[in-house]
Amino acid sequence: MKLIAIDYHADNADQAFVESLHQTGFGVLKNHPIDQKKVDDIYKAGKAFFDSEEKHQFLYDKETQDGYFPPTVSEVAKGHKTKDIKEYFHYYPWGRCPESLRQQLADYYTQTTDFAAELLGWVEKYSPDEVCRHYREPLSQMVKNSQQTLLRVLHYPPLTGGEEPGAIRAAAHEDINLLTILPAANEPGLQVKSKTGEWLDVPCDFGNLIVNIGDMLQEASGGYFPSTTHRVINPQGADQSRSRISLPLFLHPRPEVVLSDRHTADSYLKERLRELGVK
Ligand SMILES: O=C(O)CCC(=O)C(=O)O
Ligand SMILES: [Fe+2]
Repeated sequence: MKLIAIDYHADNADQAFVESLHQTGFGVLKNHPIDQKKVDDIYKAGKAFFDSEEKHQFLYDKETQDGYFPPTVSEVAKGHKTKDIKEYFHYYPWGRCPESLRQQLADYYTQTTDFAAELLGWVEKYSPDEVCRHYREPLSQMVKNSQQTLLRVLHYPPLTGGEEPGAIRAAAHEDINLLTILPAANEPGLQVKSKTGEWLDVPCDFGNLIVNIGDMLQEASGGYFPSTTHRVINPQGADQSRSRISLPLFLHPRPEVVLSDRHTADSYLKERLRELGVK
């Protein structure tokens, strides 16, 4: 298995992209419409926020899940014991947000959710008929006017040597949502697990857009689109002193959307958040 960046403007981009999602759970796009300068500006403003004391005024709300999650509460991936080495901020249009980030995050959120709806249209178009029969409503409609779609500004601080043994920036996990849209971070480290069990580096050239399947789309497609395990490994040597910022957008359906005979989006999300220890 190999991940190759697909040119968004190529004639067969949509088909090649969906085939990659089916085969690997991941698809990488280049020359896409998400403005890299805007992403970079958010990385800078995000870094300044995490470096400030202001972040403590935005401590996350357990019920609504918006706000700042400090390293002391950050997720323990399913099946793991050590906490990830990261802190993050959860942005929702209805949630709390520092003024220094509000406008940029709002613009990015709107633009990227619209783009994601286009990608869900591609997924639907190239889903085989027997898979489409599982979808209770068009995929792009599942996320329309959803209040649940989440933009996460993530900061992996420089390593100090005092980390818990075995802890890594993000332990192996799968995403919970339908689809995740992730611009390449400012530093490498993201890896995806292949079907044969090896860890492969995700091409992280600045400007690439990485898209991956989450558990909800795996559930809704009866497993045709796999929610693939991924992780973020620790840097080595001199790179340990560098922090890493990333900006995943987790596309979530409206809570009442039926994913399968077993689950609505809401029942599924609650179960998974309890497992993560953040609910
Ligand atoms: O930081 C990254 O590159 C990936 C983050 C991630 O996988 C997650 O937050 O679910
Ligand atoms: Fe993830």
